[in-house]
Amino acid sequence: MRLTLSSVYRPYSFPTLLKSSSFSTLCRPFCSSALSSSPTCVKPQVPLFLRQPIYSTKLCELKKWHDWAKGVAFSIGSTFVDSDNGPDSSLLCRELKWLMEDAVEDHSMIVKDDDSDERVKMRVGIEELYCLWKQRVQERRPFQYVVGCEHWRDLVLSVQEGVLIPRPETELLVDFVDDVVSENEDLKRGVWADLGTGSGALAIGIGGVLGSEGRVIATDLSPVAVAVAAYNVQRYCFQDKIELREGSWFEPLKDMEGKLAGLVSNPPYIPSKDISGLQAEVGRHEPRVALDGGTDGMDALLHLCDGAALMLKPAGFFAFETNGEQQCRALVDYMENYRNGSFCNLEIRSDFAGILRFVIGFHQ
Ligand SMILES: C[S@@+](CC[C@H](N)C(=O)[O-])C[C@H]1O[C@@H](n2cnc3c(N)ncnc32)[C@H](O)[C@@H]1O
Repeated sequence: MRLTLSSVYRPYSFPTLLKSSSFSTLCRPFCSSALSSSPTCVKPQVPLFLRQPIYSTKLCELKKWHDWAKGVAFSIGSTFVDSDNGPDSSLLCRELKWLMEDAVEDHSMIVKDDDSDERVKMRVGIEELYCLWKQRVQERRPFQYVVGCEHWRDLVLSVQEGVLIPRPETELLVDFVDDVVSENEDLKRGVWADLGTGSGALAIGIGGVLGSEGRVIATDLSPVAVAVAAYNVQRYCFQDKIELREGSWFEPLKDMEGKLAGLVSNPPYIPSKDISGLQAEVGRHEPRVALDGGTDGMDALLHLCDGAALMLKPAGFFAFETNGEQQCRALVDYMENYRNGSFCNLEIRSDFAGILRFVIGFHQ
């Protein structure tokens, strides 16, 4: 089976990149205060739109690059790209516009005459812009890695190689938590865990729907993910609410046995045999550790169920994302037959596309 764009990878889904000044003022230099232990030293990259505009480029040079990049976008399918269902010209033209918006301080300048000697301030040198566009088109580097960020719910999250780009369907996990905590003060005040946090998307989203006393512990095996999540946590000033711990699944949570109010995870769930058929942007560039769920894709999901039975307090809530209906049904079956009837109120929920995607429920 070839996993296509719509099943595992959504192209950039927002009409424009948000660069409000109020957002930029939230941004602070990275420091590791969100981390509970010192991780491997990984320096997160600053997203393009947050870099200083230190480059001065002639408008005619920028125009030349833009025309070249547009030409490349239109020659898609004949010159550069592979024959899988990758980006088409219209998507690339939209991405080109977004790249301009991020790279050029005043991108409205581009409509001016190109014989003008006027200069524009840019956040990246013109040579690097050529490189970035070639990487996008020739190497199928995801656009989000090119610009170093992804829009997710009301957040703009830093992402880079080594960290999964958060997907729109995962946003629903935060809604499920929001629904549950709005009816249960005890859960709203409790400690939640986001296992396999990646960019920290779920942890930050859930941090925003918990009460002032509620906390989130976010874990990941990948030091790059932990560093990038810490950067994002810092930018949204959630250091006091979200703690990052590096390690495998429940291993960094030994002190939380029977104490967690809630548990969410979007674990790796793609069957190993399907990895080679993934769209190039995903299979070639996103970390395998974030994708590969073992023979049937269920390795991490089953491990998470076992851990949920141990770590959740009575009436604690959990929500897991899966690959689709088959995995949802297998997971519910596993949990229904779990020893001592550990779980109750199990439900399968759909994503935005109507695909059965999530399993939610409570600890007994
Ligand atoms: C599908 S990604 C999800 C990332 C993020 N939660 C999101 O939704 O965008 C799965 C994450 O699980 C992490 N992971 C894989 N194996 C792990 C393990 N044994 N322990 C902890 N995290 C793990 C990966 O590094 C990756 O960040």
